Amino acid sequence: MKVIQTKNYQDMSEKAAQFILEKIKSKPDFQLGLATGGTPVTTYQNLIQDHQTNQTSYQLVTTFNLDEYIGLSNEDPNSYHYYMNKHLFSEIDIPADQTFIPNGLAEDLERECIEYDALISKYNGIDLQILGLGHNGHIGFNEPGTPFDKQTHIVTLADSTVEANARFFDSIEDVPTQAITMGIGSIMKSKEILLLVSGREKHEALQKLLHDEVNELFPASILQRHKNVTIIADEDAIIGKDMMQSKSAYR
Ligand SMILES: N[C@@H]1[C@@H](O)[C@H](O)[C@@H](COP(=O)(O)O)O[C@@H]1O
Repeated sequence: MKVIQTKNYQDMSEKAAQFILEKIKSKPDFQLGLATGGTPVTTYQNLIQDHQTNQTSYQLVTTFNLDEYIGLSNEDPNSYHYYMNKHLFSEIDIPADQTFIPNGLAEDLERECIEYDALISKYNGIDLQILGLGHNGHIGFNEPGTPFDKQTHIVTLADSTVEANARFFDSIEDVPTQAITMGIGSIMKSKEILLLVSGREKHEALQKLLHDEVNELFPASILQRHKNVTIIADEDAIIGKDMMQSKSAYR
């Protein structure tokens, strides 16, 4: 795994956007795996800025999101559909029918999972998957204990994940308790992975990812076994400086 240390969150976001842009420029029909959460928001802002300044085109790019809550409509401000439209899709020239996110309102959710994996395969897999890191080591919504060979599946969120994500909702009771997520098996099939980590509060998780033995109780540890992973992490996440950092919803 290659680790790139940046000064701060802004710097991490700029480097991440540059990293993604280089790939898209070298392969215009790029299959890009996307993540949500607070961490990639400014990376997406940088992609938008570049699109406005340099007209980088997404006409041939296809995107696949990692996960979606079960039970939220696409218009719900807390759904990942809404998040992606707001933070990226509505501001670049990507055709709507080339952006894929699991449907958390599908009548047959099991079938939705199978079809999502089939769709990714139909597009010959993901060229670059962007990931964030949960405090408990989750990637996508793969919580501790998830078997490494799982493909896209339905999960019940860990209490700690519900608590961590409650900051985006009016109250913790509003946080859905279930989600559809690409499995570790699906994520590991990506040709390349870019993991973004920011902030003191992610320091312990990043240390475990880098140094613990690979184990299902810390899902992100599996990344040690992927051949092409780059981690862009800020100083706070790498060094774990003893400082309080406030983090507002979606920055
Ligand atoms: N399902 C998402 C993940 O895709 C995200 O990467 C992670 C970290 O989120 P954040 O970047 O807000 O810390 O947790 C969420 O629950």
